[in-house]
Amino acid sequence: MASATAAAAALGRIASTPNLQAVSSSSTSSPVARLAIGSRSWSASPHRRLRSIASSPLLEVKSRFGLGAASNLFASENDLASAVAAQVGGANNGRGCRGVVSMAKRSVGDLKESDLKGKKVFVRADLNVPLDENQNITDDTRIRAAVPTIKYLISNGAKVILTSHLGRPKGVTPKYSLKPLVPRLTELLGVNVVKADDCIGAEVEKAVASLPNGGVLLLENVRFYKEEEKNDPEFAKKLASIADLYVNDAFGTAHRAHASTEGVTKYLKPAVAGFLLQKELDYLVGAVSNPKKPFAAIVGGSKVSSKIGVIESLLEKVDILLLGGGMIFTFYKAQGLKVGSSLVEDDKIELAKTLMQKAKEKGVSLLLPTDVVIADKFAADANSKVVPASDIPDGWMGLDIGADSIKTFSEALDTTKTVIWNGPMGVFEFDKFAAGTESIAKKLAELSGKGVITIIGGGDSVAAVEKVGVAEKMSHISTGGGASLELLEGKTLPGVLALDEAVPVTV
Ligand SMILES: Nc1ncnc2c1ncn2[C@@H]1O[C@H](COP(=O)(O)OP(=O)(O)O)[C@@H](O)[C@H]1O
Ligand SMILES: O=C(OP(=O)(O)O)[C@H](O)COP(=O)(O)O
Repeated sequence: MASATAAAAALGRIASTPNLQAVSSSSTSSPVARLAIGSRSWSASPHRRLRSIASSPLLEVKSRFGLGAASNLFASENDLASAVAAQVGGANNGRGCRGVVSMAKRSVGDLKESDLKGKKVFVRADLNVPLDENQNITDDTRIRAAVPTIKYLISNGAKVILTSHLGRPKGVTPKYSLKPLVPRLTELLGVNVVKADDCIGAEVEKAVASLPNGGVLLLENVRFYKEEEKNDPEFAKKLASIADLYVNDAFGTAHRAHASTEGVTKYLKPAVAGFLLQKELDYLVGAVSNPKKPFAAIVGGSKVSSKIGVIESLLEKVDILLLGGGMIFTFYKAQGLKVGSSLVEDDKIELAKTLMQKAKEKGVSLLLPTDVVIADKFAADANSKVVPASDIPDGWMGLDIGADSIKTFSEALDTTKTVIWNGPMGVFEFDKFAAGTESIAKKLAELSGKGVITIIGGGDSVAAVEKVGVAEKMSHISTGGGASLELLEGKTLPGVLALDEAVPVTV
């Protein structure tokens, strides 16, 4: 099992690993894990002849390694390749089988000192970390996960221009500035990170011009410009104009076709994958494309409209679907229940009805909490009480799942072999509403110890698991919630698709 520490160590080692391409040389007709993530993204061939990646919308992965094999610690290129296959082995229920894995996207590890020294490298990371009201970072997982790629670049003499979004600002919003990240980045990278007050324009150009080899310049929140999310070509061109080449390591944002994740690749070559992006795909593709069953998904959090659509596809894959967090009130309302002032997306009510019907038809256990913890205001010191889901009074809002629901969810999870979790069960940032999230985190940690594959995705979900102190027990901590769910859906991740193809490796 990968622990957060082991994962960090592994990432560090990947950073010194030159390549992530060939895996093994045997061929056979063993179990195949398939996941459609786009016609150009990934492929593996069981034969010496490589298949045409472009002509196949499917990813095929074969592995000859058992689940318990090399885990996440990579000492050499071959070990790395073996470990990738070992992780994919999880998808084959640990059965020994033979085959190959070949990555079809060019990696930052393919770039050597001669490619990087003195070059300005535009690195898109996902540094969208949770901050408290005093702008303190409450969970730095995403920053730590971005470090190996940046360290690799600086150790090869590149000038790193680091870019990210934070939150969902509408225009320039000081509370979404990336400034609070500078001390932690400086500490983790061991170089003095310089911060620009913008992400384009003359000031940025000046800062780039004075960047030494091995230096790091952090640009201001790229979402301060609405053009970022619109994937505006002129904006992408401006971002690209300050750099020579592009590295995308923002797995958490790979499901967004934005200017800094997709648009810039049209103007910067090479455009390659960072180590984190690779690692996430290696694990997730393997673990969820052919999961050990029963397979459960837990979906919560507050991004209802982003995630409710995913449920339709999840119903095709999972045996059990547990819903919590802000997601549930749209479903309650769809059942004709009163939800007080809880978070609801009225335009998704019809979809919620359809999803409940579809779950029935498919025989999927869709479980909604039967009781909720309600509050008279959205605050840490709100008055609170537990009520049946059918009994939320006007003026009160549901901020956590209740004790009965925790028990039912835990019993359902006891029957599973693979669980993917995205989105907290409640507003865990407030102690009064943290019990649901913390209980589920502990339950998954317990199940991990019994051999269940547990995958946690999403900035806040990971923060919750870290808060409880059980992150190390999980099989995989993913830096992307929405991204990992979309991957599971079989959707193309535009941030991956846009990257350069790897030079095919015959195996
Ligand atoms: N019932 C609820 N009402 C409002 N917000 C909620 C509720 N339950 C959870 N949340 C909030 O959801 C947020 C996380 O949502 P989301 O971004 O979708 O998760 P992730 O970052 O793990 O993908 C947390 O900040 C949490 O406070
Ligand atoms: O936090 C993120 O996604 P997640 O909450 O689904 O893990 C990413 O930074 C993407 O953010 P977005 O959903 O505002 O595009």
